[in-house]
This record gives sequence, C-alpha cells and structure tokens, in this order.
Amino acid sequence: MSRENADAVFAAEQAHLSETYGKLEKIGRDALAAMDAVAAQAAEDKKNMADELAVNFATWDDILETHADIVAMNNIIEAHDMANSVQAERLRAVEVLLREPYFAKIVLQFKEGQPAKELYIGSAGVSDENYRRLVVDWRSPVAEVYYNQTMGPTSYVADGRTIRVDLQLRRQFEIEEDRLITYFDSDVAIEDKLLLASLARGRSAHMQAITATIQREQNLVVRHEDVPVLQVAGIAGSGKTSVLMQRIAYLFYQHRGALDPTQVYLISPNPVFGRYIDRVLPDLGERNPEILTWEEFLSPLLPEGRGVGEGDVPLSRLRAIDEAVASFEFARTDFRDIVSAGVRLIGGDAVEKVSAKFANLPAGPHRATLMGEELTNRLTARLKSLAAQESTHDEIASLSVDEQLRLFGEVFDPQSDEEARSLAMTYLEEKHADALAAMASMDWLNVDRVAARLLGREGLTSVEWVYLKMALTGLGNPEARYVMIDEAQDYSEGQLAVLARYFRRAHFLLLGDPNQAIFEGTATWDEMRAVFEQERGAVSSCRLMTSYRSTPAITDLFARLLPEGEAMEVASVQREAPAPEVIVCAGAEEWKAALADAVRVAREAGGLTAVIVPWKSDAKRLAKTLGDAVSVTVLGEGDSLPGAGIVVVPLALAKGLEFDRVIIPDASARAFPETDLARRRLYTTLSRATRHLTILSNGEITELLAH
Ligand SMILES: Nc1ncnc2c1ncn2[C@@H]1O[C@H](COP(=O)(O)OP(=O)(O)OP(=O)(O)O)[C@@H](O)[C@H]1O
Repeated sequence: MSRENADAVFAAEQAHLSETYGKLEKIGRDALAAMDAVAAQAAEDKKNMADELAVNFATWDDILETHADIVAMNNIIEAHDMANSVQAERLRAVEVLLREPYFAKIVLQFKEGQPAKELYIGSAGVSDENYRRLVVDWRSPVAEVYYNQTMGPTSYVADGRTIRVDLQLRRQFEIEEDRLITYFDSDVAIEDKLLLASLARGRSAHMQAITATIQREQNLVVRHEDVPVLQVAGIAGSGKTSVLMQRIAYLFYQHRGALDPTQVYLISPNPVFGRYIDRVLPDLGERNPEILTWEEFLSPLLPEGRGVGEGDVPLSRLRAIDEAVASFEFARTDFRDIVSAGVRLIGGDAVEKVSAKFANLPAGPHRATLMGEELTNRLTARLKSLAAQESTHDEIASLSVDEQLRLFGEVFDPQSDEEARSLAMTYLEEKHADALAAMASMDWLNVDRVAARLLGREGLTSVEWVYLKMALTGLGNPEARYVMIDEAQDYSEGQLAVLARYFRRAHFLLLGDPNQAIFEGTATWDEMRAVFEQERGAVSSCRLMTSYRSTPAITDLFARLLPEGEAMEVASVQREAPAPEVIVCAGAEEWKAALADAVRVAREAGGLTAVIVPWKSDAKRLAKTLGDAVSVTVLGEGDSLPGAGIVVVPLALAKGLEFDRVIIPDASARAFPETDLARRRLYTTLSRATRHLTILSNGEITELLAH
C-alpha cells in the first residue's frame, strides 16, 4: 500500500473511530438517563398503585379483582426491572467499549453483486438507536470469520446454518479510547501482526484478555460445541488459561440471562494464581465464576477440624467404596445424635427407627434423602414443641434487651400464645442453627463408623471420606453447569473422580499439560480421560501446540525436554530476544557470587523476575543465602504477584504464572536427577520465562540440559 493511501486509510479509520466513540458516549448517557427515569417512574407507579389498590376480600368476586390488581401491579414492577436490565446491559457494554471501541474490521461480501458489508468487532456488542450494529460482539457467530484467519471465500455457522461469505478485508487496530494508534491489514499469508505487537509489549501483573488475538487453534476451544467433557492438552505458554477465560466469557454470552456466574466453577492450582486471573472477566464486562483451589473446594465438605491432606488416592479404592455401598445395610452404630447447645434434639435411636422404615431401599442417595426429609420434619416438630414451652419463653425474656431487639426488632412481649410461639421459633432457629445445618449436611450419619464396618478400615483419606459420603448421601452440587479445571495434570485419579461426581450435572473443561505434572501420584493424561469416560461417557479433545509466552530460544530449550516426537510439533511465535544464559559454577562461593550477580542484573533491568526454587523450604534458605548481598521477597500463598521486582517462588506457586525473567538458582544434577518427574519439573520451571532465562548450577549441570 502506498504511503498516501495508507495515510488516507488511517484518516478515514480515525474519523470512523471518533464518530463511533461519540455515539458510544451518547448511548451511555442515554442508558443512564433511561435508568434514572425508570427508577423515578417505578417509585411513582408503586406509590400510586399502592394508594389505588383497594384490598377487598368481602366476596369471591372482590377477591378475584384484588388478585388481578396485585398481578397487574407486579407486572408493572417487573416491566420496570426488565427495562432497567436492558439499559444496564447496554451501559455495561458501553463501559467496556469506551476503553477500546473495537479491535478489528471485516469486510464481507455475502452475495455476488451486492455491496459488501463492513463490520467492526469489539469486546462487547452494541447497536445504535436504529438497531444498526455499531460494534459486533467478538462472540457473535459472524465474528468467527475474523478468527478463522482465512481470506477470501470462507464461512461461519449461525443458528445451525452454514453461511458462505467472501472475506475481502481483515483489518486489525490498536486503539486507546478514541485514538487510533495503528492498524494492520491481513494479507494472504496470514500473519497476525496484532499478536506480534501484543506479545512484544510483554507481560503485566495481571493476566490480560486475548480477545483481539485469539488464534485459530485456540478459537476451536473457545467456540467448541457444548460437550459434556472437553480435554485440552497444550504445551507451556500455549494459552490454555487465556483460552479458558475466553471460553467462560463465550458461554456467558451464549447463555445470556440463563447462566449465572455462581453456576460456573474454576478449579485453580493455588490462591496466587486465582488472584492473577481474576481481572480478565471483569475487564470483559463479565462477572467472575467461583474460583476455588482444591483445598477450598474440599474443606467445607469435611467435618470440622479435619485437614484436606493427601490427594493421591488410587481409583481402585474409590471403586471399592462403590461396590461395598451397593450391598450395605445400616446398623445403629452408624447413626449419631444431633446435639445443639447441650440439647439432644434427635437421638441416634430415632435415626435408626427412621432408617428401619426405609429398610426395603438399598443404602444410597435415594434412601438418605427420604430419611433426611423425615428427620428434618422431626427436628422441626421438636423445635415447635420447645417453642410452645414456658421455659423457652422465660429463657427469651431473660435475654438482654439488646439481644431481644436484635432478634425481634422489639422487646419480647407477646400478646398471644400464637405470637409467643412464633417469636420463640425465631429464637430457637437461631439458637439451634448448627443442628439445622447438621441436618442439611446429613451429619446424623457417622461416615467414619460406616467406613470402619464397610471397608474394615479406619483413617480414610479426605478424598475417600468425601467419596463415601457422596455414595451414601448423594452429597454434591447439581446446580453447577460448568466446571473448568486448570492445570488438570496435577490431580490424582481420586481427586478427579470426586470432582466428576460432586458436580454431577456440570460440563467439564479440563486443561493441562501432561509434561507439567510436577507432583507424584497424579493421573496420566489417559487415566484422566478414563475417569471422565467412566463418569460421563464420551470425552472430546483438542491440542494447543504453539507457545506464545516464551521467546523461540527459551521455547527450544524447554521443548528439548519433551518426549521424543512431541518436540517436533512445538512452534513458537518469533520475536527478538537474548539466548538463555547457562552458568555452571565449580564451588559454593563461586555459585553464591554468580547468583547474587544474576539477581543484581535482573534488578537493574527492571520488570518482574522470579527466582524459582523446587520446594517451599528452599525459598527461605535461598533468601538467606543471598542475605545482604541483595534483598529479595519470598512469595507466599497469601500474596499477589507484584508488578515488578524480584521474588523467590517455590515451583508449586509459580504454576500457571509467567515472569519477564526467570533465574533458576540451581540446575545441578543433584537438584534435577535424570527422572521423569525431575524432567517435568524442569520443563515447568523453564517455561515460566517470557524473555530472559538465567540458569545457574552449583556443581555439574543436570544431564537433562547437558546436550
Ligand atoms: N492468542 C494470544 N494472543 C496474545 N497473547 C496470548 C495469546 N495466547 C496466549 N497469549 C499469552 O501467552 C502467555 C501464556 O498464556 P497462558 O498463561 O494462558 O498459557 P498456558 O498454556 O496456560 O501456560 P502454562 O500451562 O505454561 O501455565 C500469556 O501471557 C498470554 O497472554
């Protein structure tokens, strides 16, 4: 393209941008004003309706009429809410777009002879007052053409129909608010220039959305059909986590209004990682799902005081539980009293009686549910009878005035027996809240006792304990619709089986890298597949083979650690950077000096550097070794990743994160012996670096890196 031509294009695009920006601002202002007006109108209507509403129960006709008035009133209020949610949605889209109205333009010819259509694609979609699309949402069907990266004849699918189009222009933009920085036109040999520009900018303290530059192989995962289980294997830095976040945003769009963020779970490797990713979705105008670590998931399901412990449980042990439960019959000792505030509200004997009533049913969720319902009724009856007792009323009367006010909003002074009972019930429900909670979690069942009789074993691991409870009671979350497991290679078969069964109706997305399995006893990729096949039937799969994080030199280095054959397929996106540095030191003093030097160089260079050590215990020791020479911070579970500086990070916490520079303090044969586990741990460590990598070795370097 000639210079003048390019300038003319730039000027025209800047003009379009300025115009769009103005329109967006206006839409935002109008939406706010409309919301304001709706709120004022709703208040007015409510007041008028309440004034007009003549509640009349005199005759059946009056009752019907009153009912119709109330329905009409509710409909009006609902209509206000609807109007407001439509406006709120527009406002949310505008807020996202005002930061960057769009990132691409596509020109599509739908039918020969007809004028081509220009579409601008952004992180959200919005139409003007004439319902003309100002910006098309990146998740809308037509935007797929942009991500397919095929110029000329191509197609997309909308409402199950394949629509053929001719992609005549694919233009990418870098934009800040209303300012066009630059644009790139894609040619036939498609190279994503926006991607290169984005990678050249380097990393930041929080993970960023990749909406504008999602690559073709990644897009297949983001827009994958909604299957029960999708297993995605990707090499280090191939964008698994990024894709996962975009997929969640995509699902929210597809199920707009029908999918609540509380129905989506993201199981993350550690709390630092959870904080690293928690801005991506809000930046896209979406809410975060429930982000939980394995510990955070499991702890609330366990009895108080019981630790989460080891996750490494062979599947055979869990299958043995299923088999044993199938032919199990309860005994009195399997049941426990429900005691609260020193009062035995339901005795184990009573539980046994209820159990006997359902003896014709096998032990399992159905029977437990029926027992639970009956026991809950008994508990309610028990509380009701306590609520009628004078001693309870005396107990309430002796509470402090403040306490009475807190409970009832007034001082306890019932005017009738009925009122006394009702207030007493409020009091008792609070006093015995623990009993109600125990009932809800079926604590009348003594899981440990059952285990001892059923399996002839005490001291179940937490994984077995929860699995047994699920088998006996149906414990689980049937509301969850999607569960995403990141770094899925780090879970044991037992852990995966628990998750698969607990979220029994959810669709699963399992993302991981078999070569980054850094713990003992975790499931292999095929074992993971087998667990989900058994629990859910079919498992679909995808692969991601391009590394976006690391420079080619770093990628080459870690790809050398991959099993034969796999390394051949790995690609990385080109950009300039220095080669990794390897420093082998003969003695401790030399090593210490070299390490201090490397840290100093990193500090001067700026950005964020991680000194990645194998274990938590190494981190403190290393900080001490460096001592006064250079001060460094040790990153703990409770910390967030800083934007810049030097942090010492144990490998388990560095999982999923990335740094401008990585220093490996000791890659000696001692630290990384020639085992499969050490190979995977080294691969994971090396691949945290985006551009600079310094490898030191205290003594002979590991064989894994020797050639
Ligand atoms: N399509 C893309 N456009 C721009 N940046 C991308 C793209 N895909 C990945 N990246 C960048 O590459 C880096 C690595 O991505 P991400 O952390 O999602 O990879 P990962 O596969 O989860 O890595 P790992 O398994 O090694 O932890 C991030 O900085 C991310 O922003």
